[in-house]
Amino acid sequence: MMGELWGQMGSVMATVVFMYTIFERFFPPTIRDRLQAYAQKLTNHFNPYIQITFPEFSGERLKKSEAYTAIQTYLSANSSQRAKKLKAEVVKDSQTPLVLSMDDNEEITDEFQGVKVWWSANKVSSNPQRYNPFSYYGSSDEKRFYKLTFHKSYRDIITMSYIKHVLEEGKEIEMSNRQLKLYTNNPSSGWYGYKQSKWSHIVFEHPASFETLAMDQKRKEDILKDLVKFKKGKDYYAKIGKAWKRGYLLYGPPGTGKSTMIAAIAKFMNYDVYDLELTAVKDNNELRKLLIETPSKSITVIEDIDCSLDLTGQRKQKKEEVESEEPKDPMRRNEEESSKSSKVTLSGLLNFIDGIWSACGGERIIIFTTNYVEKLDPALIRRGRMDKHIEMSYCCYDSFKVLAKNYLDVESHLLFGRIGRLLEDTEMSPADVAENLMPTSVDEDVEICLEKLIKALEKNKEEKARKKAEEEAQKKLEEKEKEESTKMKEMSKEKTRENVVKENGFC
Ligand SMILES: Nc1ncnc2c1ncn2[C@@H]1O[C@H](COP(=O)(O)OP(=O)(O)OP(=O)(O)O)[C@@H](O)[C@H]1O
Ligand SMILES: [Mg+2]
Repeated sequence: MMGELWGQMGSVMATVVFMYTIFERFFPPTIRDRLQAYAQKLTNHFNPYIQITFPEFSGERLKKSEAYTAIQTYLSANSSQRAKKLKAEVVKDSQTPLVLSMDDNEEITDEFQGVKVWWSANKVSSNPQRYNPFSYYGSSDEKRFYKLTFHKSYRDIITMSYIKHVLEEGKEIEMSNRQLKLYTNNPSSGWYGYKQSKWSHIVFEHPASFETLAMDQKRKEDILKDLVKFKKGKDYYAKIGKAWKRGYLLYGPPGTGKSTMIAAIAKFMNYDVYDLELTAVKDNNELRKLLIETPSKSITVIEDIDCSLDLTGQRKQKKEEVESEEPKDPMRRNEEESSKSSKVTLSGLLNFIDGIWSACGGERIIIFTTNYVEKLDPALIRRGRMDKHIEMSYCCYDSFKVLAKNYLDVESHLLFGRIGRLLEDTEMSPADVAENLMPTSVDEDVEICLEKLIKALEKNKEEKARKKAEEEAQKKLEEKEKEESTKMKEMSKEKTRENVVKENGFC
């Protein structure tokens, strides 16, 4: 029986091949094309399945299609395990060095809202014989594409929801897999020429995160909630008619974790950081050009905004007054000197934060940091521009506990109580506390490090008390001087009056 069946099948196939050869040989191309079109129509009529193809390269300039990449990522993450033939590729800028995706001519299934669909990876060679030395995409003109097949009764679900879901999820996975980058602006003299760009970058591998960030627990949770709300706020921002961006002002003394917080935010949000060095920006026009090049899902940072540039003439004057009083850090002086050639103005900066350009792309965060919040122009930091003002303060007990966990791997100790009490009376930055907690040799155990911190805190407390006493003495001295000067003035007035009386000879 089986032998007979195979025999019949063999003869049917031989007939089909024979007919096809006759068709290819004796029919002119125009008739052949027309017949093929009719045959296609006929099969379409009876075939209940719809196919959609997604080519790898699209558009006139043969740009790699974003949809193709998103589908590849989606399928790699969701269904590639089911494929029998896999292809391993090194993907640039990804955290996972090797990405597995299904190989050419493989097919896998996926399910969405109970609907089954088929995905296949395909490759066609338009002219395999022709060698094209100039082809960037391969020696023979190979074209890759994904083919999605589904039953025609699910057309609406697939075209309206499923494809959107695949693309969105693919992009989301791409974003979470990629390596974060830290960008900094190039001086405008290097903006032109082959491959020059306004920003240059390195891979951003800062070890800080919100878990290791030392600050008051409640305030930390507040910030996290704020960030989550922002991330999920696309529809909300659209509803209220506001650009989808948020400004944070981080202020506080040196070493309290402002820069660390920026790294933690970048990691939490999975956004690239654009560290804008304002002193290298020539004018407002350049500032706008730089801004246009920052994409969505990014954090633009201006550190030490108070010394990046003189925003108003008035402030410059004030600064010069302060300068004459106290000696300047040479690094800061350098920055200020170079800022004199920068013509970025306050209005340019305000335009940068909330002008019409800043709304492009959406989902952006702008962060300013400063050690002296009181020096900033109120227009710059008013709510709406800098939506959230975050004070990074001296080390509190909550912060100490995080640092002790980070540096010594301890969550409680007999000495913690004493340290907690000392922290209430001292002003020590988390950076200084961390420095004291860090073991400097293998012999230093937890207790030695905590004792080291206690000593430093006691010294800090004494210094604080000494400073306070000095300040009070100075205040008293000033008051006394003031009193004496008023007394002298009054005495001299009295004397003048007496002289007048004497000269005029009457009272
Ligand atoms: N809140 C903190 N949590 C964890 N580590 C911190 C914190 N603050 C400071 N540190 C530690 O101290 C170092 C310096 O902190 P950071 O650079 O973030 O301070 P900053 O506030 O930006 O200072 P500056 O005002 O001088 O720029 C960090 O590398 C980090 O190790
Ligand atoms: Mg800093």
